[in-house]
Amino acid sequence: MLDFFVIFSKGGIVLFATVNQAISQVVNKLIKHVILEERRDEFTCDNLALKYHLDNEFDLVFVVGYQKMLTLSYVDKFLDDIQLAFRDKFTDYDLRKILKSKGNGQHLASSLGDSVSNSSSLSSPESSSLLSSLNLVDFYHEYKIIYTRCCKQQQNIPQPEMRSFQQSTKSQKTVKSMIIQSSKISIPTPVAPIVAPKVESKPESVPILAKLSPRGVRPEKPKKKEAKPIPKGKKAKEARQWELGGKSSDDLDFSKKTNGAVENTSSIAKNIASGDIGATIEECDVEPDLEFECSDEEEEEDDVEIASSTNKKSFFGSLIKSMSINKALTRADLDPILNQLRDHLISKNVAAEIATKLCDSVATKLEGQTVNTWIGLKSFVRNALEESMLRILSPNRNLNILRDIRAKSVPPYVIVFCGVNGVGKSTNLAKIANWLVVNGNKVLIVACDTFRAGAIEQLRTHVTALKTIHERDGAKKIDLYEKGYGKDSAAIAMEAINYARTSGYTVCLVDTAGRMQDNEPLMKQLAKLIKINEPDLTLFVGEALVGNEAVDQLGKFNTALLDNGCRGVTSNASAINGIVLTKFDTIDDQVGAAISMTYITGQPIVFVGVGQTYKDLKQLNAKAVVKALMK
Ligand SMILES: Nc1nc2c(ncn2[C@@H]2O[C@H](COP(=O)(O)OP(=O)(O)OP(=O)(O)O)[C@@H](O)[C@H]2O)c(=O)[nH]1
Repeated sequence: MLDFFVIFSKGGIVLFATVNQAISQVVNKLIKHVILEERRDEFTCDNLALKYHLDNEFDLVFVVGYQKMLTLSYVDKFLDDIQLAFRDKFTDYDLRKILKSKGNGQHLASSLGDSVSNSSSLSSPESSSLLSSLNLVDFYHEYKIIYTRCCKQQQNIPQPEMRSFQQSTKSQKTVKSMIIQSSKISIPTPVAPIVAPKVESKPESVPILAKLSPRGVRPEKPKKKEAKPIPKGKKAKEARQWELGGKSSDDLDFSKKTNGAVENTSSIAKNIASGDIGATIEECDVEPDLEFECSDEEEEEDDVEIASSTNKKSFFGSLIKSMSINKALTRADLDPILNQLRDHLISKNVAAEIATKLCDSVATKLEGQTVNTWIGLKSFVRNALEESMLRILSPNRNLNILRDIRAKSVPPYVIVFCGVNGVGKSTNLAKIANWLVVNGNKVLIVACDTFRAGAIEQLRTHVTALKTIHERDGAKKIDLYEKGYGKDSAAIAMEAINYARTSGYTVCLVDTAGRMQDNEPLMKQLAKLIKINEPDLTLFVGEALVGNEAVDQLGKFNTALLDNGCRGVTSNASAINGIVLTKFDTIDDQVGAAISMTYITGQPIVFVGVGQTYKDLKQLNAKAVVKALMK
């Protein structure tokens, strides 16, 4: 049973609605969080589930709402049918007349963007009267027929009858049938040096487990390699000496022994410190020559190329060639092109799931559009895709860390860095610390990776290097807070934040241990750290090299944090508030991870790591990313 059904124009004017209650808020939320962001076609708000269809030909939106606990299999069909019926009943001309007669004069072709500003009309008193005036267009009869038909179809779907136990195959099974005859068992031949066990006599039949691991008969273990004799005159290899003193066999907690050892700066940190120190973060152009947009002349040339079917075609040229012009585009027209588009995006490292969703959103925009020329069609598809990707990459909110730090009434501003192992958390934390100090902050780096051997020393090395750069005048600008290994990271972070508060630090950067997204105990630990300390920002650090893995990593990090009680600062739906995308310098134009990561969280890419020096920190240039993806 549907709670409501509403048709409104993209200009924000309600044409038909089946309720007389305040649905404007929930419809506005749908517009803001789903339609404008082109996220998905289903949305829940309070107890309601909402689904929508866009009609690009008439610039209309069809929305149904129903109780989210219901499973209504007919909703998609209902939306399809009602959309067709509406198009059959009214022409574009009719609708223009209806809208104009309402005194609004809103043109049907107003963009969805306009509807944000205009969508206030949905919640304004004026729109309430529109809603209550219901059935601006006379469509109730058709609506009733289609709705009843769809409901009946759902009722008529035969439910499979349950089988009785006697009918099931399980009832035929006997204990005997579970014993496998020895002749039927084939044990895979071992690949490498396992010696086949000697079995003296084979029993007629043995239970499968016994057969697979015969008791008392073990394969011979491969012999240990004997140490090679050292040739005369050569020195034996020495055990590794760790940089900051001690042998590998020593206690790994060197924190007390090496405190303040400025001269021990490691080669990594020297390398990182070798660059200039930028006070501002530049925008990251993926590649300066990734020019996709062509001038009109070039477009015309392309057009001729397409028409004459020459072999030299751009990716887009060959795509568009297969599309029909001079008729309203249907999903069937678009599908082959969208499949190619999807493969192209995947080849650029966009996660498969996200590539599919992106193509769906392009299809939604294009379905029903009519174009007359190849040029028109080409720019239609290109614009739709570019628009979708830019929208994903453009942050929903303006995150200005420097401003937020200044605005915090009780410092410090706390940023937690999390992510899987080895993605560059500590290195990029150090780059961000450098940027913050250059911008006048006093930074406390908090060593909460109490797990990985060497993690604290790595941070200390960075702090030492940054001190050498920034504290030449004797003023204290950066320090490390650490309590050694094996301790509770949440408690260390809390102590550090208190210490920072009393010692005049403006920012705390909390480094956490790398962890795999499936490691539940470690994810719980991270959630505890975040829940107790309520950071201002939780940044997920991810490599730009990841493709499909990005969805899994980010999705599971976010879910684990939410499941363990963490709530995002800006949105309850995301515990992660931003992304640091590292190793961007290593990926050429395979920039798809940027799209995947922002799509999954809806959160901005705050920093991009582009190398191993302190200055290799940039901001994402969304347009450059989109160009690289379109190449
Ligand atoms: N090319 C390149 N290398 C980077 C970048 N950021 C970090 N790295 C390198 O990536 C490697 C791992 O960096 P770490 O900072 O140790 O990574 P981590 O995530 O802290 O590692 P764990 O603590 O083990 O989880 C180091 O060799 C860094 O120099 C980057 O933006 N570009």
